[in-house]
Amino acid sequence: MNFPTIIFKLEQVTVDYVSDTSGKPALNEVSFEIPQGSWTAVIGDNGSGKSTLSKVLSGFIPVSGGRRVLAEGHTAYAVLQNPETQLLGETVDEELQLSLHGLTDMDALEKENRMRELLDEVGLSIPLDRPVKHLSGGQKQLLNLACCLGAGADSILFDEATSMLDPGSRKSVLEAADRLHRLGTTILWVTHRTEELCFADRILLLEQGQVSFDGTTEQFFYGQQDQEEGGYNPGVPSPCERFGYEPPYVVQTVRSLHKRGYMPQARPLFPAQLSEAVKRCQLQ
Ligand SMILES: Nc1ncnc2c1ncn2[C@@H]1O[C@H](COP(=O)(O)OP(=O)(O)OP(=O)(O)O)[C@@H](O)[C@H]1O
Repeated sequence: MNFPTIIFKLEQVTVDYVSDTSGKPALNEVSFEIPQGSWTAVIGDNGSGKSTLSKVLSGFIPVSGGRRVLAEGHTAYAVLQNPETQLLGETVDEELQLSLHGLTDMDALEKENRMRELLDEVGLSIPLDRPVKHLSGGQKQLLNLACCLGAGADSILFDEATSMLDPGSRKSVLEAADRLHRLGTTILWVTHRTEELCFADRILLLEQGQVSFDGTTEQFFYGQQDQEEGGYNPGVPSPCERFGYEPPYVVQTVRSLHKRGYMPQARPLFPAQLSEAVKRCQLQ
């Protein structure tokens, strides 16, 4: 059997902020493992502990109790919420050079080729001498992502990285993460938006510093499959509904079709999957 490598491991992690007078820890005995190559999304209401969890995973803050383990040879890389926070260079080229500074055996031409490759990998078609201040928010996030790759990241934490972006830029960042994930990059995606959860294979839901749901994306949106009937019981609220989140449009449509007895076994998350399911249903 092929056991995946565990990249991150949290064991009973608790975080208490000294200045927090609420008397409740921001994270309360949180435990989970992140296998290499997975895409885990974290969702939760304001104040549920998402940012604290991101900071613990990135190593920005210490834990008050428990243990955070990062697999040997791995470094935590993150794309943060505000596109400006991580950018130091004046031009795209300067920014990428900073991420490549460890590659001392590369000559100038090799570095330039590598920088163009990095931009290609994240789907950013811009000249290397473009001033950073002329980039859109979405382009800045893609540049941040390219820098993570340049520095050798094989796992990347996106901490609400699309929350300040317009829909088009949000799509570009998600698509870039999706492409990298298909090539083997481990993705941790912290978000408020349920439609962004569809790209993940696992959902962690935080409530008051604790993990209230840990399961697959299909389980989160459609609930548990009925063992005997094989379909989904549309009368039982899914975890997404139970925890008060609005499912994405595709899921809402299919839940409503389930209630009318159509496609009881279908669990599409994306429009293309929905149209495939409808096509199969018509052929039957
Ligand atoms: N630096 C801090 N000092 C004191 N308390 C903090 C600090 N940061 C977070 N907290 C508290 O910890 C709890 C969890 O906050 P956190 O920011 O991790 O939640 P969140 O889910 O990211 O919220 P949001 O979605 O609003 O960003 C909250 O009660 C918050 O007030």
